[in-house]
This record gives sequence, structure tokens and C-alpha cells, in this order.
Amino acid sequence: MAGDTAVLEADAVSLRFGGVRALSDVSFAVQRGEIFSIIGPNGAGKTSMVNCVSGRYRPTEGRILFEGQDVTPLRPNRRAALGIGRTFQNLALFGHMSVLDNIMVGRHNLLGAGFLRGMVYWIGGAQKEELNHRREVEEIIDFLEIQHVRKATAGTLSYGLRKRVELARAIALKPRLILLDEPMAGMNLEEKEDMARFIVDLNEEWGMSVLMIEHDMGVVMDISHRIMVLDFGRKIAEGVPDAVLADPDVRRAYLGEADEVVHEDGEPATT
Ligand SMILES: Nc1ncnc2c1ncn2[C@@H]1O[C@H](COP(=O)(O)OP(=O)(O)OP(=O)(O)O)[C@@H](O)[C@H]1O
Repeated sequence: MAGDTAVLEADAVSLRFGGVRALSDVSFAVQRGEIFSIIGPNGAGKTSMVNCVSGRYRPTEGRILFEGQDVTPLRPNRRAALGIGRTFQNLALFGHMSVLDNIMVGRHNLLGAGFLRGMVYWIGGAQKEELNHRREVEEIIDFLEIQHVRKATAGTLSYGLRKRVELARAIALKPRLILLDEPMAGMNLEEKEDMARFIVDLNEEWGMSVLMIEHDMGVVMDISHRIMVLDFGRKIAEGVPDAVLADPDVRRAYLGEADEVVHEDGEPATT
């Protein structure tokens, strides 16, 4: 288990769906300032693990600690308010709203929640708070280089830009840990390069810790500080990219997958 610099700790997490064991006794820690990736074959339990961290799923056994605090019983919005942000595998934007409004919603949703808070908001300095929101949102728009589409309707943008707006919304509250679920999925090479650069900048310039699931091995190996490998819900390796790549268990897990793929001519696939 990690020392006091861990931003996130998963302590012996198991998750069952009826008879399916999605996660078995998985422990890991993301250190402050780290880009930590989870990889593994399809169905290995990656999304289940991230959902346990975000609060969407409650582990059957084990605990999730954020900055030393046990957040296992907390609902997703409470964890978000504490400083855990997330993006989703599939886009989750309001297509009919502008880019600017989509990002503003990311802030209001969490900060403006509740009747009492709403009253305070209107009686005491709504304008000041609104200005504050605007300033922070503009900073994010600049950072992610989406100034040129800030007034555009989100649904009309290219896929790569929509993913960038989704990231903007997720970082609107400046979370200290961001969970990225396949941030490169469905992107072309140029969009992937842009996204990789933004993730590194978020990490280096804004000091955000990152927990990422990503299938693109090139990106994972390039930008991750450390990687955890899951297979059939179990952790089979953890370490720096080169060590994970060279790990015999990891090679077996991935090669095992490829062995099952046979081309129509009967030749085994090489990838
Ligand atoms: N809500 C659910 N109900 C029942 N079983 C589930 C549920 N979510 C996940 N599982 C099962 O748990 C296991 C792990 O799934 P999970 O989606 O976490 O894997 P993954 O590594 O993210 O896969 P992929 O790379 O395909 O997204 C799988 O066997 C899956 O079918």
C-alpha cells in the first residue's frame, strides 16, 4: 500500500455481478502527480475498476480511499465534489447546447446544487459567482484550444472536438484526480496526438493526477508513468511501461488473446 503521497488507493477491491467476478482482490495506488493507466484484454475489469473509483459501482469487498479518506460509501456526486472528475467511454454532452454552456453546466451541477445553496447564490452575489465561473471556464477553453468553437452547438462539432469539450467539462471544477475512460477511442491519429498532449499538459502544468483506461498501446506506453494490467478481474502486473511490456504474464495475456484470433486462411493473427 502506498505512503502519504497517494491521491487514490484501491484496497483489496472485489466486485461481483451475480455469478460474474468482475474484480478479484485488486489493490493499487495512484501517486500524486502521476499518470496511471489500466490496461488489459476485453472484459478484464478495467471499466468496473474505474466505476468503483467514481462511485458508480460499490465494491462487494474492499475500500476506495481518496487522499486518505475512505470514500467507499459515498455517492458519485459526493466524490466529484471532493475532487474526482471523470469522462465517459461514450460521449455525454448536451448536443443542443453551446460549448460554453456545456462547460458551465459542469460547474453549476456540482457547485450550485441544493435549494439552500441556490438561495444564497441569488441573495448574495450571484453576479460575482457567475463572473468567477466565466473566468475559470474561459481559462479551460483557452487551455484546450477550443476558443474558435466556444459558441458553437456541441452536437455540430467533429468527434475529436466533442471529446475535447467533454474533457473541458470534466475539468471545469479542477479535480485533483481525473478518470479518463478511453479518451482516444474513435479518434484519428491527429486527434489522438492532440488529446495525448492535453492529458500530459493537464498533468504537468495543472498538476492533475490521472487514472486512465486506454486501448491504444502506443499512447499508453508514451504518456503513462505507471501501468497496471488486469486479466480476468485480477491484477497480473504493475510498474513502469518498459517493465510491464517485458513482463511474461502480460505477454501471455495479450498473446493468449491473439492466439484465439485465426485468419480466414487458417494462419494465426500476429497482432
Ligand atoms: N453491469 C454489469 N452487469 C453484469 N456484468 C457486468 C457489468 N459490468 C461489467 N460486467 C462484467 O464484468 C466483467 C468485466 O467487465 P468490464 O467492462 O469492467 O471490463 P473491461 O476490461 O472494461 O472491458 P472492455 O475493454 O471490453 O471495455 C465482464 O465479464 C463483464 O461482462
